[in-house]
Amino acid sequence: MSLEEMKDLHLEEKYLQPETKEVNGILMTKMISDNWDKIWNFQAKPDDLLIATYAKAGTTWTQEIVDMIQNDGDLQKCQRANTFDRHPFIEWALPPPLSSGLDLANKMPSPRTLKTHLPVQMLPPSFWKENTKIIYVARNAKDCLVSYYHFSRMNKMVPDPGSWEEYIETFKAGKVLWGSWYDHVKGWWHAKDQHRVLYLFYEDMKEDPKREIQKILKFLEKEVSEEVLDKIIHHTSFEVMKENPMANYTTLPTSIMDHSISPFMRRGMPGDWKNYFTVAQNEDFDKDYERKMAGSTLTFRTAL
Ligand SMILES: Nc1ncnc2c1ncn2[C@@H]1O[C@H](COP(=O)(O)OS(=O)(=O)O)[C@@H](OP(=O)(O)O)[C@H]1O
Repeated sequence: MSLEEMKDLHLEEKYLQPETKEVNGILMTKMISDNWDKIWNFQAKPDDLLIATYAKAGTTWTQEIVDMIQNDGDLQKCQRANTFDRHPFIEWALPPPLSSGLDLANKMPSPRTLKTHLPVQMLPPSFWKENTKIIYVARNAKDCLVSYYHFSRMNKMVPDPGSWEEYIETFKAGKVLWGSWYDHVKGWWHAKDQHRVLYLFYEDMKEDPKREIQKILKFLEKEVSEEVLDKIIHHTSFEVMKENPMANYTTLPTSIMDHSISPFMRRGMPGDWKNYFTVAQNEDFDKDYERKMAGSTLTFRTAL
């Protein structure tokens, strides 16, 4: 769809604040649930690259880094389309005239870079069979929660979050789209040892983007000059991406994403949760967190 057409797009009411339905115990939109057989049977290819994340963990950021690497730092090429058209979001099912992730992916020539928020047990099995490379990005729970809360207020294609107090409980219970944060990060953490998964952390990317981009380069078996590397670091900084219409979701009509409620590129800072959690909410969250993460070797540097 052209950018002009996109501006005039009006989705039918029924697709805004959508109905939800569980698939294998995980909350999804009804459209994803209705299309689940097709999604589960998606055919991955050995030269695909999959970017997998829990929602709001740094997906778009990683997409931009990967695209810049794949295009040797050519800015113009990376401006060819919106992130969501450059990298099909495999399970995201939408009504026409919008393109669903599967349609986009099936039309796209190889090598493809794809996006998913699916928990590991729900990844279409062809990804494992084809031994596709996967970059997983994890972000600490509280910042994910804060980001997801604001996103759910501004994005009319996901359920309304309710009040801040209500949302903390909804998140802890995993009753948000794509399910429990705790199960998601742990599930993928476990999978990384058995498959070609590069497991990255949002907080590490923020601390030292150069070091983390170099990890991605190694994983993709790519090399770039020092000059291109600097260009990638600059172009994928929060400040630059916030102003990039091909990455900041501002090309969508406000009836779908209303950036005046909260911008998609909102804060981009680890530890922003401290501006939202009360002392009591924080203590309560931490107790629950310890229980849910007990026994896992996975730790987050700024989680607690
Ligand atoms: N370049 C860069 N640097 C740092 N942080 C960045 C960057 N790009 C996006 N972001 C922040 O990532 C959050 C959005 O996450 P996702 O892209 O995973 O969202 S989505 O699940 O794909 O909708 C959202 O986080 P919050 O600001 O905390 O809400 C974005 O601001």
